[in-house]
Amino acid sequence: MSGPLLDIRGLTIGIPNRSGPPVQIVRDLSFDILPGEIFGLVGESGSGKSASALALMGLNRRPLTTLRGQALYGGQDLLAMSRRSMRKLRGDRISMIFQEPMSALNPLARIGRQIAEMFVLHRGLSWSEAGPKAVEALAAVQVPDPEGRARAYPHQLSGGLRQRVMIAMAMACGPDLLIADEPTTALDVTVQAEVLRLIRGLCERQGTAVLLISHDLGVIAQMCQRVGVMANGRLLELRDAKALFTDPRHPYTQGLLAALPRLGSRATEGRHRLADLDMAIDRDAPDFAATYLCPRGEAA
Ligand SMILES: Nc1ncnc2c1ncn2[C@@H]1O[C@H](COP(=O)(O)OP(=O)(O)OP(=O)(O)O)[C@@H](O)[C@H]1O
Repeated sequence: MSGPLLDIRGLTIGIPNRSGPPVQIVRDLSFDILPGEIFGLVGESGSGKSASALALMGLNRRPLTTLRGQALYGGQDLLAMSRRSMRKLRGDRISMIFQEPMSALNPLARIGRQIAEMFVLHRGLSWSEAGPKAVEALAAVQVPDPEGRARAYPHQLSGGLRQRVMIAMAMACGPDLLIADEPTTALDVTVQAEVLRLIRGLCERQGTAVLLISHDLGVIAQMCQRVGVMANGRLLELRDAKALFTDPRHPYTQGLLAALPRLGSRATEGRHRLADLDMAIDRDAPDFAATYLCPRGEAA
């Protein structure tokens, strides 16, 4: 495929307001995602990252409404698509994982059945054909004892394993785009590094592009080729990751980076072990990631 995989132009999201124009919470957001790239969207809480991702998937949280914009995917505008076409695309060509896997998993259904359902719905397999594929999908996300785990219910798994199950579901059909919204924010830092490495490895193998949403600049630095910085519903800066981290242009981005603890400064000496661990797990991460890796919650 030549050109962008997804081309978002002027996405504007708002809350309808009876006594005046809608209150805009995302304004004129434009960026594109290239086939196979990991594109990061970073910004502090409330900047509009999740609302934008959900709008792309046709899943606005009430009362949010898409007011304007286009999101061109293979010549089709996702924002103008019928619900039926969108349902076909979701989970198949474009899939999504969230911070909290329980919100996507059915607590009453066995793990294997939930993954198998992806193959039944999107690939037309019978349940008996889909069962073994679900076990394979669990093995691909490095869930130990995949056959046993396929028979388990979500509450019987740890948070890290549940996140792997959600990744298995999201990647089951080899999507073109994975939208990962704070996929590791709820996990402890060692599990976080493993899950990020897993997402990157699977997506590289399957040629899947990723829209990675995070407030954590360390995660973004480690994973992404290009990055957009959002604040107050606007995209302030869009750059190659290396350029953004070494030479931020927008004062807001400069402030975000300046507020981060850097390796080598006295305040961060105690964190060397953590960063060493991350780098050991992820040796091919860009060098600049080492400078900005910091534990979750310590970013500005
Ligand atoms: N359902 C809703 N109703 C009203 N306002 C909402 C709704 N969902 C989000 N907002 C508002 O829209 C803005 C953007 O929220 P959004 O969840 O996209 O931010 P975010 O950057 O993803 O931050 P976080 O990581 O905390 O979710 C915020 O001001 C939020 O309060």
